[in-house]
Amino acid sequence: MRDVRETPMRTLRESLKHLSRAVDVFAAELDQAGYSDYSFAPDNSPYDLSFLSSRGLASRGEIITAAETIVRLAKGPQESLAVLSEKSVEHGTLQALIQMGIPQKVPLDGSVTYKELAGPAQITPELLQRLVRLAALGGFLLEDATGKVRHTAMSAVFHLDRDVADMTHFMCDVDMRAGTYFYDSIRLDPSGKTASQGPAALALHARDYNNETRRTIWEVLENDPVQSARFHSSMTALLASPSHSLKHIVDAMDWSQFPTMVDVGGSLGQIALAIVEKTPNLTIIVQDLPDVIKQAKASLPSAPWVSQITFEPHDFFTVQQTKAPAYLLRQILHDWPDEDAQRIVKNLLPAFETGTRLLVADIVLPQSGSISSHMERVLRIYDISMFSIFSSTERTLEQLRNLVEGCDPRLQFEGAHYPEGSALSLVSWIYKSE
Ligand SMILES: C[S@@+](CC[C@H](N)C(=O)[O-])C[C@H]1O[C@@H](n2cnc3c(N)ncnc32)[C@H](O)[C@@H]1O
Repeated sequence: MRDVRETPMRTLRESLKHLSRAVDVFAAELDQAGYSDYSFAPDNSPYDLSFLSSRGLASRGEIITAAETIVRLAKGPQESLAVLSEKSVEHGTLQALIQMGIPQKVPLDGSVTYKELAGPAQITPELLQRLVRLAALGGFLLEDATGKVRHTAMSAVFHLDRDVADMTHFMCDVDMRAGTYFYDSIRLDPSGKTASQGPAALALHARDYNNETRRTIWEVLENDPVQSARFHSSMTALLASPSHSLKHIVDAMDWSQFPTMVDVGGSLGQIALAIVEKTPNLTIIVQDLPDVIKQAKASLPSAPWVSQITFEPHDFFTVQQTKAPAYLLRQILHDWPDEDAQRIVKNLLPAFETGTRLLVADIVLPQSGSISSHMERVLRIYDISMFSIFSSTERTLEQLRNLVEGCDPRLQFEGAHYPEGSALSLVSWIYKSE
């Protein structure tokens, strides 16, 4: 177990010592990568931090935890609560700038006046300037010496990465709005398991949330192609974060042991593409809802290993028709409360025979205090996001095993693999029919 003094309860001086040691490791890796002047000034920043070694990543987690502890201690207990108001003001500011499309309207390598930006965004130049000046203090956009607006490395991402831009829009439209409906949702459903009464469902129908026709997030996505495209771009964007990097799943097992595999709910095929690129003998059948499969086919890259992938529309709440020696459910079961998650597993079983593998890649919640504070916080934030958006949950290994093995005793637990630095674990079962 982690010593409680090691993390949020550390003293100011202890936190500073941890911070200083972690900064040395982190900075040495940045130096090696050619970023000795690392800052958010556009030329001083790498695009992402995926080059960090596992030691570098651990030091990054330590920096975040120590720095946040220091900030809390510097504010004091009473003022630390004022953060509720401060964060909502800062988040509201970023949300408004993003939803008005301001980052895309600022040229990547130039500057623009407030007046030029304000007209098309339908805001007065004065209010826009107030918003930008606050956002700039958090590293998002900046006002240069001539009073014009320019990019920082963080705001420039809107020009450089369409997937991250889409993900950020999705967060502004769904996650951030849902975050203010936790209490209302709990009043309606104390278990947090009813999607039509979940925070996201309430937020998306804010004006009329007692109305029985309220839709779940999945129904919203089914009927809104823009949000659906943004949701799937978010899945791609997430893969750039060290905790969700594709290398974790690619290296998690020897995929060449299977000639074929079905990636159930495989989105645009992002995971399948990464696995087949490193596994020339493997064919992956990516299944998802019909509209997603259309989107996936339209967005395929031109790489030789694309021929190892086929796409198939399939609703995972119906019986699986495609036979294969392995089925992957990556970030699927965590989207659904237990009863629905069991329906998904049970619908696979008619296709299973002795030796078939069920592979579940999901967050496995740790015992409190058993892993680094930083990683535990990442996992617990995902857990509460699952409540917020899907009225579902991340699970402990025991909960996941009870869920899967409760579907059919012939599903026998094989093991759980926790790749270092990965938020997701890979848990496997083998089907033994006699
Ligand atoms: C959280 S995403 C995970 C995507 C991908 N497996 C990954 O790990 O990035 C959930 C996926 O389930 C798909 N999905 C939702 N409902 C479905 C259904 N009834 N049948 C098949 N796929 C569905 C969504 O379209 C989405 O691609």
